[in-house]
Formats: sequence, C-alpha cells, structure tokens
Amino acid sequence: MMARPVAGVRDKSLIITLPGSPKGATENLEAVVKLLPHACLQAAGANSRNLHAGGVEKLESEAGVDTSQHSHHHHHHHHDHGHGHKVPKAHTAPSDRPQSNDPSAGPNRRYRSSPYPMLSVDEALQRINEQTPEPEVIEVPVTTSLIGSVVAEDVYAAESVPAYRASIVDGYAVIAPDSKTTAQSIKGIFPVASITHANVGGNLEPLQPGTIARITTGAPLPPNANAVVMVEDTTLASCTPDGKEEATIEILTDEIQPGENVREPGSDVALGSKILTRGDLITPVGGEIGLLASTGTKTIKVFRKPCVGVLSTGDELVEHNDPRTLTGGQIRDSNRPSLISCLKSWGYETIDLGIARDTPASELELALRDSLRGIGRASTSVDVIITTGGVSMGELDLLKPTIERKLGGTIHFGRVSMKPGKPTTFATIPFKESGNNTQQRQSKLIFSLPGNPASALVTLNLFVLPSLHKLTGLGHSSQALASKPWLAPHLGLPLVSVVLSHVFPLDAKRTEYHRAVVTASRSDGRLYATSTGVEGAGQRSSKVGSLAKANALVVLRPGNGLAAKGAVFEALMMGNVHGSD
Ligand SMILES: Nc1nc2c(c(=O)[nH]1)N[C@H]1C(S)=C(S)[C@@H](COP(=O)(O)OP(=O)(O)OC[C@H]3O[C@@H](n4cnc5c(N)ncnc54)[C@H](O)[C@@H]3O)O[C@H]1N2
Ligand code: MOO
Ligand SMILES: [Mg+2]
Repeated sequence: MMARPVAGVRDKSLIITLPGSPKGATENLEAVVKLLPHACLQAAGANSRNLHAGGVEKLESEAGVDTSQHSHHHHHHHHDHGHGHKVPKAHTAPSDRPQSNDPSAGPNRRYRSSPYPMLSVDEALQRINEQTPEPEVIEVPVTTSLIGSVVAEDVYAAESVPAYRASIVDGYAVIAPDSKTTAQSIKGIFPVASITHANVGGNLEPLQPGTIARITTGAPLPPNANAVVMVEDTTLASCTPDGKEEATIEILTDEIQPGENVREPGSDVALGSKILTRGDLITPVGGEIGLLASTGTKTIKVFRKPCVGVLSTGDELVEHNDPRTLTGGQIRDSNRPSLISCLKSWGYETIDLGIARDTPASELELALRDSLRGIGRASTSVDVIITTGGVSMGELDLLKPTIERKLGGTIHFGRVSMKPGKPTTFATIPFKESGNNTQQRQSKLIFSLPGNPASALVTLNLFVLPSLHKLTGLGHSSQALASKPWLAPHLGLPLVSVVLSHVFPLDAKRTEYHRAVVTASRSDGRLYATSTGVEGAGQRSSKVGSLAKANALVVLRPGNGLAAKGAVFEALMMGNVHGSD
C-alpha cells in the first residue's frame, strides 16, 4: 500500500509523492496517513524489528491493513494503570519492550509505576553482552599507549635477544676446558689480552688459547671464548709497566664449564618465536611492552580500545569548581569527575560531554546527537555514551523518553534489582556514519546510570566495565566465554571470597553491592571486608563518600536481618588489596 505513493527516504526525511488529481491525491493520502508515525520512526532510524514486534499491528489495523502475515499478535497490555486515569497510549509491546513516558502528555497520562520489568543483575549483564559488538582490529605502533590493549594477532620475534653472545657477569672471558673430556684446569695465571665493554664496535680479535679477556656484563664475547669467570673468582697477579692496566690475572676457581655465564644469541628470545598470543592483555606491569621493545617490534595488531563519552544531566548541576556559593537546589556535579577518573584508571580514552540541562528537553537530545556524531560538545565521535541522572520516575527524568522517542533507540533494560542502581538503563541508538560515498548504519551503546553519585559509580563498575572489556577484546580467546559469556572471568571486576569482619545489614528485596575495604590478613592468609559505613546514611546512594577508600563491593543477596561476622561472602574487587596483620 505504501509502495505507490512513497518515492523514498533521503537521510531522515520521508518523501511522499501524491498523484496530481485532487481525487487521487486525497485517496492516496488517506491510505498512508495513519502509517505516517510508524514510517517516520523508521525513517528516523528506529529498529524496525522492534517496531514490528510492538505496536505496528495496531497502527496497521487502524489503517485497514491485513496483519495476518505477522506471526504473533500481542494482546498483552503490559500495565494496568487503574484509578480511572487516562494512561499513556504506549505500544502494546511484548513485556520486555515497553515504552517510556511521553513527557508532553501531562500529569494524568504519566506513569505512576515503572513500565520496565525488573531484571536480575545477571540478566542485565547478559543483555549488555548480547548488544556489545565484537572488537575491531587495528594496527598501531609500539608505544606505552598500548597499556590496556588486547593483542589481536599472535606476535613473532623480529629479532633475537641477545643478538650476539653476551656475558652475564663482569669478569674474564676464557676458553674453558670441558671437564668431561679433559683433566685440564682453568685455574692459574693468564695474560689479559683485551678489554671488552658493552657495545664495542667492529670485529673483536679472537681470543688466543692461554689468554683471557676482561669483559663487562652484557658485552659480546670475543670469538673462541666459551665462558666467563666472575671477577670475584680472580686476583690481580701483575700490572702493565705503567701501572695503569692489568697484565696478568690469577683464576682461583676450576669450576667453570664451557657456556657458563654466557647468553647465547636468541637464548632470551629466539628469532621468530611467538612472544605474544591473541587475547593477551598488555598490562601496566611492563612485561609485554618490554618484550615488544626488546625484539624491535615496530607495530602490533590489537583490538581498538573504545572511546567513552560522559554526560551529566540535570538543571540542578553546577560545575564542581564553580567559585560561586550554591543556592537553592543546586548540586555540584561529582559524577562526571568521578566516572571519568574511574574510566581513565582502566586505560580508556574519555570525552567530557559536559552537562545537559533538563529544560529545554531538546538540550539532552542535541547533546546525545552531538556525541554520536563527534560534533559540538563532543570533540570526536564516541563508541559508548555514559549519562548520569534522569532515569527514574520524575517528570524531568528524560533519558528513557529521549532515547526511545527522539532518537529511535531501543531500551534493553530500564530497571535492575540491585542496591544501589535500581533505575540503571541500557540502550542502543541507531546512527548513520557518513563515509566517502557510503552511509553505514550502526548502533551505539548508551548506559544511562542513576544520578545518585554512589549508584552511578557502582553501576559503572558493574555494568559498563564488562562491556568495555568485551569491546577491548578481553576474554576474546578464552574458553570460559563459551559457557557463561557474561560471567567470563576476564570481563568485569574480579570476584573473590571475603570474610566479613563485622555484621552487615541485608536488604529484603534487592541484591546490595556494599562498599567495603578488603584487606589481606598476613596471619591467616584470608581476605577480610570492612564496610565503609553501616550506620545511618553509611551506604545511602547519594553518598559518594561510601566509595572513598573502598576497594570492593561485597555482594549481599536479599535477606532478612544481618549477615554474620565471620561469614564468607563474594566481593567484586574494584581496586588493589592492602595488607593487614
Ligand atoms: N518514585 C521513585 N523515585 C525514585 C526511585 C523510584 O523507584 N521511584 N528510584 C530512586 C533511585 S533508587 C535512584 S538511584 C534515583 C535515580 O535518580 P535519577 O537517575 O532519575 O537521577 P536524578 O533524578 O537526575 O538525580 C538523583 C539525585 O542525584 C543527584 N545527581 C544527579 N546528577 C548528579 C551529578 N552529576 N553529580 C552529583 N549528583 C548528581 C541529583 O541532584 C539527585 O539528588 O531515583 C530515586 N527516586
Ligand atoms: O538504587 Mo538507587 O541507585 O537506591 O539509589
Ligand atoms: Mg530522577
């Protein structure tokens, strides 16, 4: 039906041509007018599968379309709003595809309870894993900015280390007799034929039998020499007539075998041997960078590390360093600096996207569009957008409606049964990348974290990190990924067992991620967890200080009363463990 009048789509505009005659034009317009909202959503980039899974049948049946070719009819109404209020006419979507509030709809059509199903943390992690794309391979020069990258292709040594026969000690290069085949001893007085320091140029004189050569650690052995005697195993026998150099040396030991204290060429790294394997992490410890540097590796193929944009939202927000005194309901923006520092500590490039005001609502939409394209407030296009604030039930909680209604995005979850972090929202937004003559359709990940500062930081650690890890290629070749990919040990924070050093209160309904300091006991070798605050507001979501000093999140499943002192619980490690007695 749409085929006749529709001429096409240009960028995000739908172009419809109607026949010239008034009758034809009217008939055609009547035929398409009810489908226009759907067509516009599709033209704007909405995922047509999701649209078709949801309310499209309704629109189509209103437009008199036979929907029998659709395999399922969703008679399911996801929400009973009751109270005789007129409710938002959301898509009659399957229970996992509800739609957000329409912010322009007014108070009597606003949701009074969330239409988003409450997922468990594991279900949420699984959806994140499903939507996170496979990592991209790039070739980059070997520099320290490789830290945190994962190797995408096995690396083979381009040079051998050492490249020559090198001494391991300071002493004398000798021709050592083989004690297995001869009774000769190295003990005795020898003339010092030459002196070899590290990096001598040119060809060395071969060592004549009956002579020795002074040599320093790392210097090349002269030809014929086969071992090095440490200087500690010798004494000076005589000097040159001018007294400036050694003439003869007495070797005191006879326990020197051929090959002793010598590094043969390629004995540290053999030419052409595999030095790094696909899936290896280039750590800040330095071993991997050192290996690449020592073998003269110029470039390496790694998975591209994602670039992460961080946006704060809310009319109440003030830059943290604004010199003015706060007035009214103003709040200093602590989420952006705390999230950016956490992301940087993981080695990710970050883009500070600033603050988007709630009013006018178009500011948020524009900020998100800019971030996707790398224009305006975003200096470059980001791979992952993190926002904080505006995801709960307030009338100015605009993230969900903006993502769905303005940007044609798909919300994969909008609530998680956890504390803190309940309204955590994860979505993908379609976007077109314009290249040379091509327009590639992609979708970008957006994590809309709760505004409460402790909630934002906890959910960053819990949900964003595993996704960034996957984009970075971590766990890429791991066997463990096959069975439970979302829980693979390489993705996200490491999980350990800890002993509670005091009682911890439990939440009756939600799994709590209790901020704690974990220390390693030297006396019994176990890890102990101490809360950063259990009294009063200790673990309140607004209290970012509950994460100050914390290096772990103790996972407390829902329960009644208290978790006992001495009980063993799982904890997610965010930082380094410090020692205790
Ligand atoms: N009726 C309900 N209200 C709330 C619910 C609920 O289920 N029903 N959930 C609560 C939970 S849990 C959380 S968490 C918060 C989530 O709030 P939002 O994500 O909507 O965030 P905002 O409303 O924008 O702000 C909440 C709070 O955080 C402060 N904030 C926001 N951004 C920043 C920032 N960048 N730096 C510092 N502080 C920030 C903001 O000023 C508010 O105080 O909702 C509960 N409500
Ligand atoms: O879950 Mo909210 O994140 O309690 O503060
Ligand atoms: Mg709110």
